[in-house]
Amino acid sequence: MSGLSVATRFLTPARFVRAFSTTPLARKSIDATTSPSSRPSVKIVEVGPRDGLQNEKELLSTKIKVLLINRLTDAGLPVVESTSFVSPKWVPQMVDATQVMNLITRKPGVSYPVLTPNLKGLEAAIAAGAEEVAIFGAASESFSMRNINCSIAESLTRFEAVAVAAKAAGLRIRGYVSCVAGCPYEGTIAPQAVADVAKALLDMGCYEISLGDTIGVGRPKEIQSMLDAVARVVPVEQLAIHCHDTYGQALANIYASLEAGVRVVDSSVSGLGGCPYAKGSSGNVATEDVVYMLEGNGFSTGVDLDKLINVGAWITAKLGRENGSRVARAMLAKRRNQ
Ligand SMILES: CC(C)(COP(=O)([O-])OP(=O)([O-])OC[C@H]1O[C@@H](n2cnc3c(N)ncnc32)[C@H](O)[C@@H]1OP(=O)([O-])[O-])[C@@H](O)C(=O)NCCC(=O)NCCSC(=O)C[C@@](C)(O)CC(=O)[O-]
Repeated sequence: MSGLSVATRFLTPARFVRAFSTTPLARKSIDATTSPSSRPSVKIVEVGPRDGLQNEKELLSTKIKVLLINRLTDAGLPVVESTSFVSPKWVPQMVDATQVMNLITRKPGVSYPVLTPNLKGLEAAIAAGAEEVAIFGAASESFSMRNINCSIAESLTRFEAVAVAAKAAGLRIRGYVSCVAGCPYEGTIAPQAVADVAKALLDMGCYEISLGDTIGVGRPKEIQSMLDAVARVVPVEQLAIHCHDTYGQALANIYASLEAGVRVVDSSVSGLGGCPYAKGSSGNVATEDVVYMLEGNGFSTGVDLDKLINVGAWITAKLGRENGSRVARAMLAKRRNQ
């Protein structure tokens, strides 16, 4: 602290990000005093049942997965990514994708997207009644090979076929770009490489592109530079940010994304998660922490934090894991002391 100038010491987080921004995206003012009725909303895409569970070694019962999804929607989550129609040889935990989709209670107004890497996955997703699918590419060649066994160019050709068929069946399509701030195999990834894949997904008809810091190495200024490059080719209103918290940068990166105008945030209840094909990709940012930050900074999420904390406490107990949400841990301790 002593090395900082007086002016810097008194910067609020929002002003701090603005003061050090050199990039062209207009930073949006975030005012915590905005009245509740006029609060801008942020859509949270809950990825716990998919990204959160895909790396779990022990197979979780279908019943628990279904209960998890239902309880997350009861807590007010508007989008719950529910499962993946991928090869069970590659991701064994997602073997019951069809049963999960058949057994969940679908709430009106809630979306239940599922991952589909190819036409085989899409056909199974449609048969299971999916109304929204996600295609998932990467900005890194090595990660693409390890994750979906093909180059970026081949993946885009595959996704194009999936997108055409999905649109013909009346499905909405979301796109992912992984490794937007770094790759476990290649290191630094150029923002332009991210922008190129994001644009290709947009052109295929994705209504939203989620930018994944798969191994959580990005820092706010790097995330902003990446967003600047992507926002030149994809409207910022169609971007989502997907942070893993491996290096403890996730909330800062989400805040920087909000300042850049992003209003969709992916997160996972109690910070569950990690990609099996990204060494060092620990948990996603915890939904509880994101909700706490957003609601305290002038945004509305529609999520009931108390209910969400109960869901996180329940699923971590089922998995025998420590709760990865610092907010949940603090609030559960407070409850115990009351
Ligand atoms: C893409 C493939 C299938 C290519 O895998 P492949 O081995 O090249 O595929 P293939 O076409 O040669 O088929 C091999 C076998 O898989 C079967 N198969 C083929 N497709 C399917 C399917 N859809 N559903 C079920 N089975 C399938 C196919 O029928 C065949 O079965 P066999 O004849 O050997 O018995 C494979 O690499 C795969 O499934 N990868 C998925 C990996 C994955 O799910 N990773 C995690 C999600 S990405 C992520 O987490 C990042 C993200 C999105 O969260 C954002 C971020 O954090 O950055």
